[in-house]
Amino acid sequence: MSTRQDCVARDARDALAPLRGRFDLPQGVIYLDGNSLGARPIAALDRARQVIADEWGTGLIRSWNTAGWFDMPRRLGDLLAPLVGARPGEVVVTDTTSLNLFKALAAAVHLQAHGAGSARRVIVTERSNFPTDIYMAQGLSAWLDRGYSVRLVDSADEIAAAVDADCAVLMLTGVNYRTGYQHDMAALTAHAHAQGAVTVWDLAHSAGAVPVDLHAAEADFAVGCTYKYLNGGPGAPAFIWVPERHQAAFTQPLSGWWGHAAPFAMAPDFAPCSGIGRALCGTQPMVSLALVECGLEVFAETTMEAIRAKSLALTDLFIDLVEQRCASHPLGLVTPREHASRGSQVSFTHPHGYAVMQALIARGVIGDYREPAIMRFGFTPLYTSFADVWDAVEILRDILDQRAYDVNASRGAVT
Ligand SMILES: Cc1ncc(COP(=O)(O)O)c(C=O)c1O
Ligand SMILES: Nc1ccccc1C(=O)C[C@H](N)C(=O)O
Repeated sequence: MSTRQDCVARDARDALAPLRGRFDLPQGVIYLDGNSLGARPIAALDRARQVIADEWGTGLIRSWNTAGWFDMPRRLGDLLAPLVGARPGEVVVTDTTSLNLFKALAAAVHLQAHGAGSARRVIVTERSNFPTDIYMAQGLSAWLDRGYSVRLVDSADEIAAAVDADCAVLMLTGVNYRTGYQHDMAALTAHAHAQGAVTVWDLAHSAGAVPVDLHAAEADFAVGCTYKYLNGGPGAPAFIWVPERHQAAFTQPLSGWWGHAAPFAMAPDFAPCSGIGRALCGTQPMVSLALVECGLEVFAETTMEAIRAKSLALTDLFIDLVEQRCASHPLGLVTPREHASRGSQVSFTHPHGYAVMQALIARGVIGDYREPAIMRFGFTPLYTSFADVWDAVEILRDILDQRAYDVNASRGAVT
């Protein structure tokens, strides 16, 4: 059985430990919610000051050219690309994940309808997917008004059968936001292709959390967040990946001027840009977009393999300690024990999950709560230590042993 000293010793041996110094985390906080909002890179404050004071304040309109503003979605996309197995010129950082899902789904439907099985009208996804993914698919289907519908499956085991001769698109989230279950992207993509369907992957809980190789998986389209594991900042623009092999056929209905081949030709007709630029729509929030680089540059100092090894060690330790030290309490593990099926979070149910989470937060252990009864703990190897895991479990044990939680705790808009 581990001790706190063992954890401290592991931290001393941990090659990633120094990277914690790249983040500003408040004293007395153990932050286990980087799967929802990543911590702040120290560099972000100076970068924000530079964008606001120098680039905006002094540079003014000139900064679209002189500060690289106009090219920033592409430049950041190229920096992000290696983290998900994409190539230069295949990713842009832009818009929100929801909007990028809409574009990717529209492109996938179009690609599929112009391929072999044009009569297919079903978008398959999971009922347990993050709601915005389902809502965007429902919204697009209704808007198309061509008989498209969304088919929701209830478990990962049912996906293969649901991708049948009617299925146009298989849209999945690589790591489930609630359970931390990780799909086998390569196997499901291969199955979808064998059935004649196109795939759209949401990497919100994968990018920066687990190694992803979009090309090896032969995926078709992907989107994801930068404000979670990539530490881009609250509401930071998301990303969309369109592999080179699909770019010529990639067509999406949000045909704004940033996706035009020559935006400043100011032509009255839309002509899409030839490459990944056609996934853009309109003007981006430059202050927010610029900060994404501060999160990405930390990843340049390590590898996703090193991050994954530590992530699994942290989540294994958390699961073991909770099961040993909180054994008398009604906690249920909903995250897979098998490494291959686990993302970088651990979720436990507790009948008073919301109240227990509020008590944890009050004592500086920040995780979050998702219906039904799920306490969610995100593990971010860039700034979470083994001693953090020990301390978080001790505080959880104490709260449970003392029943030091208020079952009538009032709920904020965000849980
Ligand atoms: C799987 C998944 N997709 C999308 C989103 C968010 O999309 P958006 O940034 O558009 O709110 C989240 C989290 O908010 C998510 O967990
Ligand atoms: N964007 C947010 C805004 C406010 C509160 C939470 C979020 C999240 O990102 C939630 C996250 N996607 C989740 O996995 O639950």
